[in-house]
Amino acid sequence: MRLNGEISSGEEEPEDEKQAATTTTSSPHKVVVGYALTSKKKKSFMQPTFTALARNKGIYFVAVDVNKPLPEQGPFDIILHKLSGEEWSEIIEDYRQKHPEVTVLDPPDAIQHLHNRQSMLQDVADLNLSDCHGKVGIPRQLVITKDKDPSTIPYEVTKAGMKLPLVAKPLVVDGSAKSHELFLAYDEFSLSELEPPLVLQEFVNHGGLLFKIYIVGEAIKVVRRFSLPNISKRELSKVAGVFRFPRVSCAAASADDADLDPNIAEHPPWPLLERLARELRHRLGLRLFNIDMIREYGTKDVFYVIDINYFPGKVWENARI
Ligand SMILES: Nc1ncnc2c1ncn2[C@@H]1O[C@H](COP(=O)(O)OP(=O)(O)OP(=O)(O)O)[C@@H](O)[C@H]1O
Ligand SMILES: O=P(O)(O)O[C@H]1[C@H](OP(=O)(O)O)[C@@H](OP(=O)(O)O)[C@@H](O)[C@@H](O)[C@@H]1OP(=O)(O)O
Ligand SMILES: [Mg+2]
Ligand SMILES: [Mg+2]
Repeated sequence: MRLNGEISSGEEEPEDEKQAATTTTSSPHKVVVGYALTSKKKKSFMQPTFTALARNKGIYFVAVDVNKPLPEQGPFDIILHKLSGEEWSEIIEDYRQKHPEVTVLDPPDAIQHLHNRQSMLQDVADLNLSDCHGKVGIPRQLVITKDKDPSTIPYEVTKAGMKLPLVAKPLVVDGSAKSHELFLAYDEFSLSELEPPLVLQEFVNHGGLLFKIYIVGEAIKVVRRFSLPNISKRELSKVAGVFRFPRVSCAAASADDADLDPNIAEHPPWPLLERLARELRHRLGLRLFNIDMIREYGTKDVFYVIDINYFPGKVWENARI
């Protein structure tokens, strides 16, 4: 671990950052983490309780100044980043190449893979986890590219044999509110109201409960969140249209303490999660992500991964540091 010399950090330095900048290499256990985050992420992630806990363990967080050349800052042991844009990706990739001694969480190409709702689930689809204390797959999905005339969507859906209802999701996930604007479609004709590029995913009944599986390096943590309720055949036959729905499974929708039907609420089997996490960590080349997983209603061990997010939420609440 290195901690020598000045560390130039952006903006106003909090106390612990000043301390990190002036401490010398007396302890071999000090770790300097340069962070480059959106203001939203900084607010939710860099909370005093967290940075104090980290400091007690010899981990110092120092803000990267994105307006200054990265190689002139540091030295860092780790760079933790969640910023969008091609320019930032190039900066961080260049730095990664020139500073192999620094752990960059995570490589920009690997993160980019999660910025598209088709490519993000491809590795899960490629995995053959059918005999590992349960089955894990992805819902059937269809990509509607930007160049497609929306009026052709009903035909495309019928041609692909997609089963209604469908969840319509923006193809690109870039951290914007728009990329989280999702719709539930009860009939294929109403889908022509939506704007491509989109991913249309078959809705899987799952008893209104979702498992968020946080993966932080080797650590795995599962939490329960409320989700969309089942849609019955009767409801489907009576309702038509596309309906926008809010962020149903956000942090405020925790179901960890709820009194739920154990058939729905029982966590996915641990060996299955360990295998899935190990495979995805390896295939995606990421160390900081989460998987949204649902159990098909009425089954014990049929699971679907519906979403993967890079460096999600307050991931530190879910990991031991
Ligand atoms: N195929 C599906 N079947 C059933 N429910 C679904 C499906 N896809 C999404 N959902 C519901 O919609 C919610 C949002 O979907 P998804 O997680 O794909 O969106 P997101 O905007 O990427 O969310 P996040 O905030 O986790 O990034 C899920 O938490 C779940 O409740
Ligand atoms: O809104 P929160 O802080 O909770 O975190 C959300 C996070 O936003 P942030 O990284 O900008 O904070 C989202 O990232 P983007 O796709 O928008 O990049 C995504 O990962 C959600 O799944 C996280 O929600 P969680 O399900 O973990 O609670
Ligand atoms: Mg999700
Ligand atoms: Mg997501």
